Amino acid sequence: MASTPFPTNPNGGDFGDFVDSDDECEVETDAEPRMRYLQGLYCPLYIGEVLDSRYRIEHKLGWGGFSTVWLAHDVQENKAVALKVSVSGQRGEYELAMQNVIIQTVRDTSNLVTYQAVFSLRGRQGSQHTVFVFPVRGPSLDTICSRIPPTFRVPAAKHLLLGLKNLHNAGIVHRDLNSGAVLWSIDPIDHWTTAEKYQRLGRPRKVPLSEEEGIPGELVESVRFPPDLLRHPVCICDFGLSITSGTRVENTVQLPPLFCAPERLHGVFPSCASDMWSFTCIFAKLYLGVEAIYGGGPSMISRIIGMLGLPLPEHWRGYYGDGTTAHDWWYDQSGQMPRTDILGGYETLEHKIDRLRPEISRDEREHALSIMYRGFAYLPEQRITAAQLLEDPSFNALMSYYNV
Ligand SMILES: Nc1ncnc2c1ncn2[C@@H]1O[C@H](COP(=O)(O)OP(=O)(O)OP(=O)(O)O)[C@@H](O)[C@H]1O
Repeated sequence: MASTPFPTNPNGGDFGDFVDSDDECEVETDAEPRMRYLQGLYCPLYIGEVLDSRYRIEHKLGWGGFSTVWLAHDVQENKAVALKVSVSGQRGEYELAMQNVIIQTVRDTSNLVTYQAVFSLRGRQGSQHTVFVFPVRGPSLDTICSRIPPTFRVPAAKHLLLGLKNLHNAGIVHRDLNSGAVLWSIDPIDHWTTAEKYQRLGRPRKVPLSEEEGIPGELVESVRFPPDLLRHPVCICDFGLSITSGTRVENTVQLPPLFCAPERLHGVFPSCASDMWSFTCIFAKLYLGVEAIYGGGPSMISRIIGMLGLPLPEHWRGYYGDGTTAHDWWYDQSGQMPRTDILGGYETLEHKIDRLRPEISRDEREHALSIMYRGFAYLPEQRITAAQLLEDPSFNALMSYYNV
């Protein structure tokens, strides 16, 4: 499939603004790393380019390690779409295969972002890229969580859990669940003109790519969704690493490790239960407004133990990372845990709730703690499942405080 030649300006259209050299740095900080164009991974594209003879790129929605995602206007159906342009290589094909499994086996996909169409795009340097056409969603929970009130944030946990339950019922493990893979809904923007999109979402600010990076092509700052555009429900996206339950994988760790279940850091394969640890991290973020677990490496594990006040299972000893960076005291079952000299600086879950949600009632606090402790159970076989949590009295009581 070919794209139209550069520059595309059929009706004297508005394609955003090239920033001057003073502001280039801001665009480059927000956008995907240029290096990955040089390496031939990302597909160089530009605002105004028409893909597959029908999708006119209008703005940038976001990017990840394996794609750039663009806001486009489908001129055939006269609607807005999101185009996820995968990096070159097998990654896009794998995601397509997984999307097909989901579409065929998950009974209710209403809380999952599944594709409407797909096509293959030839990059400027001859590489092949899978392009998914998705419905346009809002920003991820990653970008906007702290700026919206708990009354709007917390109900999102229920929709996320419903999506996860449906995925797990079909025997599919997301494997990369994190707050960047959960998107808010937005009011439909199909009827917005390009000018209205730029007015509400910000004008595209961009920097041209160089010849070595792939011209014609642009680095573009992502849209900024105004909070008043956000709607429920949230939906789970990015099935690029998903597996069917029981699949053995080469690397068990989830990266970045912020949402990674502790057993995966000890060599255990990803599972529906490890998705539930990730879910609990997101639940805590929705509930508290900030991450309950942060950082990475050994200090993150120490912080988890300090937060929960429990040592890791003894039989995990010797399986962390390369085996040399683990602390012995993580697995100390002697009842001395937590050792205040080491853990005194770490904040317990109870303190976090009291500090970040001082306004809630005692009952609500107990329900929130009960949910988090069962989602943060170390042993995957003891961790609450999505189906169980949806039926759980504490979860339902907590949701009722938020009119869900
Ligand atoms: N349908 C959509 N509507 C709006 N924005 C989207 C949509 N799909 C993706 N995005 C945006 O693009 C970002 C990257 O998407 P996604 O996580 O699917 O990419 P990825 O390259 O597979 O990422 P990762 O490195 O996390 O695996 C999302 O966090 C979101 O901001």
